[in-house]
Amino acid sequence: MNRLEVSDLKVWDSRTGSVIIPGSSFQLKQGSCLALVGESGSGKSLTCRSIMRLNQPGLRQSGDIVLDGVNLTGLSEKEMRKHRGKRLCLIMQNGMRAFDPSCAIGVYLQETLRRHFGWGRDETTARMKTAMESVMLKDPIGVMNRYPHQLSGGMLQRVMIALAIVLEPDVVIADEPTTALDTISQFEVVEQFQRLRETMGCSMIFVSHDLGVVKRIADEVLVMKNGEIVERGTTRDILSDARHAYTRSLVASKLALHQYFKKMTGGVGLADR
Ligand SMILES: Nc1ncnc2c1ncn2[C@@H]1O[C@H](COP(=O)(O)OP(=O)(O)OP(=O)(O)O)[C@@H](O)[C@H]1O
Repeated sequence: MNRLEVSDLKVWDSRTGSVIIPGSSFQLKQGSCLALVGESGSGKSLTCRSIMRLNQPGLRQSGDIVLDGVNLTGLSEKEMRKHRGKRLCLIMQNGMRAFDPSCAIGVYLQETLRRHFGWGRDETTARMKTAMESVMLKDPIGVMNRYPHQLSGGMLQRVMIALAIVLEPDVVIADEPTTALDTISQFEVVEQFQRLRETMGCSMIFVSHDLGVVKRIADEVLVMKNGEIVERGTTRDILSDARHAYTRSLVASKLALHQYFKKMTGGVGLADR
């Protein structure tokens, strides 16, 4: 069963008329993880933001985005806001940008959870404390009392994952959530995403340029180039038997990087992580 169906998604810049995504169609199955891969500027982030209907002013979109039978394209902004967070949750590249820099993390969490569930401060604190502990965030109360700039990128990503655990969304969209992190944090954050899927059974769109991460987390892969989907298939097929020359070059560059790291680390490569 499909949880999310994107049909003929087109995105263009209304100021210049240039078309960035000419027309993408794809489906996300219930409980499945779909990876979006492709070089920088291929349209992965725009695809994610279009699903959330959070594109920047000046960009326009058309096409259908159907979540559990409801076409999000036809919803008013007020109705759309009810879907964001609770039903569709976006976890961004840079945790720092996701939070309001002028208020403590706990205030942001209270506001978000009050809006979706009507919870008060005590309920929010108790639920977030449990979720933060489950993603290995130490001193959750201390974290909630801090401002975003006082936390590391890895900690902010974990706060976002903890919030997703509490919100229990139907679909999590993670847009390169490990890019801003060091290697150890990347590894741990990917583990947390895997746990998120296992414990909540949510469906996930996971954007990454790291095929090692994709191999670990995704069931299916879409490969994008210049705004178009050039190849799609199961993760196993894409990584072992890519048909499109562009996908083969992506896999080959990943293998080259793997060999390089293996040489540098005396035997332990990226894919072994
Ligand atoms: N607000 C905007 N106005 C005009 N063009 C934009 C805007 N945002 C993105 N684009 C263009 O859309 C294209 C796709 O950008 P997008 O951010 O989706 O790429 P991406 O595949 O996510 O790349 P990366 O891996 O670097 O994040 C790029 O050519 C970019 O310049």
